[in-house]
Amino acid sequence: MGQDRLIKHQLIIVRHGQSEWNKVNKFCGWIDVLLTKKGEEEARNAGRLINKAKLKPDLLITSKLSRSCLTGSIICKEINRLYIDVYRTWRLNERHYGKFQGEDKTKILQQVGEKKYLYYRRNINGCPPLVEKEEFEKSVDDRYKYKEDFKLTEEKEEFEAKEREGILELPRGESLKMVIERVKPFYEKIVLKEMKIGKTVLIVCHGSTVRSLIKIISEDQVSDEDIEKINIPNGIPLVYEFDKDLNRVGDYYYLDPEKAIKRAKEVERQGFENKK
Ligand SMILES: O=C(O)[C@@H](CO)OP(=O)(O)O
Repeated sequence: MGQDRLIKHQLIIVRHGQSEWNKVNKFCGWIDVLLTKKGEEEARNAGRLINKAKLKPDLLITSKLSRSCLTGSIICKEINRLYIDVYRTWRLNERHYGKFQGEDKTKILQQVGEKKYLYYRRNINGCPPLVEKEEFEKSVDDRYKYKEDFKLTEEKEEFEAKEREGILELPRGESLKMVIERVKPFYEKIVLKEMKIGKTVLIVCHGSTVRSLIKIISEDQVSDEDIEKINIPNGIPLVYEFDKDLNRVGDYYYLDPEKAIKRAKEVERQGFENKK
């Protein structure tokens, strides 16, 4: 049977448009910067690509960070679906970049050397130096105190029990492996559940959480070594397709493959471009 007759569900995933700190070559993580004008245009273009592919999202899912929320709204405006439900979760926040947040990428590259720089940015176990606990407590925005409307009821009890015991900590720096661990429960208990009831889900998140979703959805097709080589372009939607039983059909594809390859290369080269 032809693959296209198998397809019953589509999941659209896109990284936010260019942020203010993407533009100035800074590590961003959980710092809540906005989109540049270019990033807003990239978001509109993502909407045009979704329209052109005749995809009709029924649910928008974003992180708690403004750059993903803004990109999601601009896309939904572009595709005339501003009315669809929105679910926002800290679990899709960008990887927390620890002490590197706010630092210039080229400066860190020169400080730690190319091998370590690549390890921190893309190795599944690469974790930046952690922000000091006291410093972190002062800076963390209360949006991240797990105040999401728990659809995972058992999770609510779990979190509240841990919080009471004071053992629940927000990340102070993360590896991709740690991000995968916080994204996976959300994907399995919310995203798959919404798709199972027939919704086309649009997820707008961040470079590391798109990579986490690729690792989770592609399973053993994408090894730890493979994921190291995957960089995610801003604002170009990728699509996963599934059969009626939510078995993945084929690999993901970008709605503008050529531009995706070009922009992913630019992401990979960040920090090296203006290395003196
Ligand atoms: O700064 C960040 O949070 C991320 C994504 O912008 O950077 P990198 O692509 O280097 O992981």
